[in-house]
Amino acid sequence: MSYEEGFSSTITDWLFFNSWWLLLPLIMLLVVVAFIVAFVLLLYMISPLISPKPLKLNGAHVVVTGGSSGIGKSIAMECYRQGAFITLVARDESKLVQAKKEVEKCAINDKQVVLCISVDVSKDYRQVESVIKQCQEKLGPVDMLVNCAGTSFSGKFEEVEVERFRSLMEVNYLGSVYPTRAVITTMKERRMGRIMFVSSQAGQIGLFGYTAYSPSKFALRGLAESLQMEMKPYNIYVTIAYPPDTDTPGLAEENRTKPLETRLISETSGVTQPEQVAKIVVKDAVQGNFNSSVGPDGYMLSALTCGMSPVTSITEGLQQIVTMGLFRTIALFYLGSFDSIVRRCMIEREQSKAVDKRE
Ligand SMILES: NC(=O)C1=CN([C@@H]2O[C@H](COP(=O)(O)OP(=O)(O)OC[C@H]3O[C@@H](n4cnc5c(N)ncnc54)[C@H](OP(=O)(O)O)[C@@H]3O)[C@@H](O)[C@H]2O)C=CC1
Ligand SMILES: CCCCCCCCCCCCCCCC(=O)[C@@H](N)CO
Repeated sequence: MSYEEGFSSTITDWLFFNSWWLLLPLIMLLVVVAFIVAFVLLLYMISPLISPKPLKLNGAHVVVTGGSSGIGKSIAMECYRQGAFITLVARDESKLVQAKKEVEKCAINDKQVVLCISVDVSKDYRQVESVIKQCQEKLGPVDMLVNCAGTSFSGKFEEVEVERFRSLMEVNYLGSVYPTRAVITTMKERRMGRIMFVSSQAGQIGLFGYTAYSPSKFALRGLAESLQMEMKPYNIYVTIAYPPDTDTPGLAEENRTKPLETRLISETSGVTQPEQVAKIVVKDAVQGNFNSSVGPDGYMLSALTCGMSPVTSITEGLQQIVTMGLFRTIALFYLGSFDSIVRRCMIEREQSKAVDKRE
């Protein structure tokens, strides 16, 4: 064997061996692509199974907690415009009567009825159960429950009274558990229904100033996901809505104590009108979509934070798969800018304190 022969066979061996390794990433890529194609095909095959039949609002009985003001009132009006019978639930009777008049103006036929019930949804379960029973006797079984009663508070963690952490959890979380608990048995028996929870964009991300509020809205996500898994075989669909800042009396009240940081960060996704929020969330609930978001930031936040939440359409699932990495990249920039807002506010405060001391 000559020197050259030995050399060239070593080279061929070397190439053969190494080109194998070089091909590995390509093979892996092919396998991944094959998996994605198979997955997409599978999704299309099961699509009729995961898209629920839309609910007919015409003639349906819709209960709206927090229906006397803001987003809840707009939701009631939106449903009324589609022919629903409405029960408004809130505490203040005069606000209820006023809201009833406004909702009645949206009637599309003369059979429609608006019922008002004054109750605190967060205190005594028995009371909530009994008012739900009353309204079912008058307007028939509840087809859709909208849990919109809630309240917000913003402030720095150490400045929020300890009591506030409990009260927000009570109103926003337990105030959604109780009415849901009161309607669910009948819905299961009838094998139909819709439950909506009104969370918030602050129920998808924790922000400066929302240490008391955010957890009460995050809690609704856990409730909604667990409940949906239990209820799906009974043809009951759960929707969780994540509105941005919305122009309501509730927001005006919240703004009175809002730290500058919270205001600047929230401005990112702007202020929406309650009518617009109502249109979107009602449509999603009727279609049985689990997730309901408002605006482009809302869309990105929902795709980014979808986690293990149920998927209600093929396009939704595909969009999440495709956009997640991109949205995380965008989110990192947002997070950076939020941190710099917080830092700038702190520096400015310290500077103005120093000036005050000198004077
Ligand atoms: N506005 C916003 O920027 C956003 C609001 N949200 C959420 O949307 C929901 C509605 O907000 P918004 O429209 O601004 O609020 P409003 O303050 O304008 O309305 C709140 C409604 O809930 C009722 N309510 C409050 N507490 C109770 C209770 N314990 N029992 C029964 N009813 C109650 C109120 O009536 P009464 O006081 O007479 O009981 C009122 O009808 C809230 O859950 C809020 O967290 C989410 C994202 C953004
Ligand atoms: C890809 C990533 C996109 C990230 C976008 C982030 C936008 C953050 C804005 C958060 C706004 C919080 C509003 C809370 C509203 C609320 O619940 C209270 N006003 C209730 O009164």
